Amino acid sequence: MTTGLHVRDLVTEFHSREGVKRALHGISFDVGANEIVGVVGESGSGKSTVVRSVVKLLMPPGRVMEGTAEFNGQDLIRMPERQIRPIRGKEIGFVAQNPFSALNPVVRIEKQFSNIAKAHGLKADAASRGRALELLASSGVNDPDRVMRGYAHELSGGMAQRVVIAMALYLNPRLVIADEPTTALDLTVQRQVLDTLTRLTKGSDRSMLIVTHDLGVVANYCDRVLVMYRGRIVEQGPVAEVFVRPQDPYTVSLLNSVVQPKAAADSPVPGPDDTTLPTELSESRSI
Ligand SMILES: Nc1ncnc2c1ncn2[C@@H]1O[C@H](COP(=O)(O)OP(=O)(O)OP(=O)(O)O)[C@@H](O)[C@H]1O
Repeated sequence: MTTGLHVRDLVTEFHSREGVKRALHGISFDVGANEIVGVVGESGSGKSTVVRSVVKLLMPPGRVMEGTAEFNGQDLIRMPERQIRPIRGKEIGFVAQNPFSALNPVVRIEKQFSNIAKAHGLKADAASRGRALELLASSGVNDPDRVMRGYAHELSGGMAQRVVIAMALYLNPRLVIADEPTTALDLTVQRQVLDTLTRLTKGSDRSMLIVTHDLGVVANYCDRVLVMYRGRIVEQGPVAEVFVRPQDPYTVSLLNSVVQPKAAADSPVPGPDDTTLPTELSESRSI
């Protein structure tokens, strides 16, 4: 059985009265064991459609027309909803853009954790409560006990997303998929939340597929990057290679959009063995 996620020839379309819009034109990539893979590209390039197609959380009128997404030897695309539901949460943790859409406003956070456990046939006991508290604390929630007893509306956006991250990791999934997990947050907390998410993923025998506008996040945390343009992956590879010696003209313009001309001129031109990332990319920069 192959570990990780293996996506092949994914074609996704949106069908409406106005016609058919093909959003993905045959996408193929892998997320290996313990790997963090970033997905970048301008708005509308298809980043969210890729991750939502893979975990079957694509909203109508979106439809996967062709392709496979093999995870632990099984094709997620062909799976009926009742078969994929137990995989989502237990084996694949999903972190969406807006934390409040993932939290139930009328159920205490504590109960939402125990509901996750029960939905997967696990006991909601003191040990699982302890694990939730631990995860909340390591996600940067200051008073986990108080948060557990409260409701989502009592939380700031940053705290709510930390709670969602703790929930996504609660059942110890091997793969975490995050769709621009900080878009809805204030700039000041975006980086902290991304730090938390990647820290909890790295070194824990997990892999992650993360959509982000922040090329600094990719430079700092990702092993590999997929560059998307108009529904296609125009370039993919190790971050150090793609960011230092981009091959595709779109990747070049994407990188130029964050690397200021003056800074670029001051930097040494990378030679064949120089895989140092441009310093501009080790800071938080958005596209
Ligand atoms: N409900 C929909 N109906 C029709 N077309 C859609 C729908 N949702 C997305 N699309 C189209 O699919 C393409 C990919 O959209 P997607 O949201 O995946 O891009 P994205 O790269 O994630 O953008 P962003 O960074 O703005 O979230 C776009 O051209 C978009 O217009």
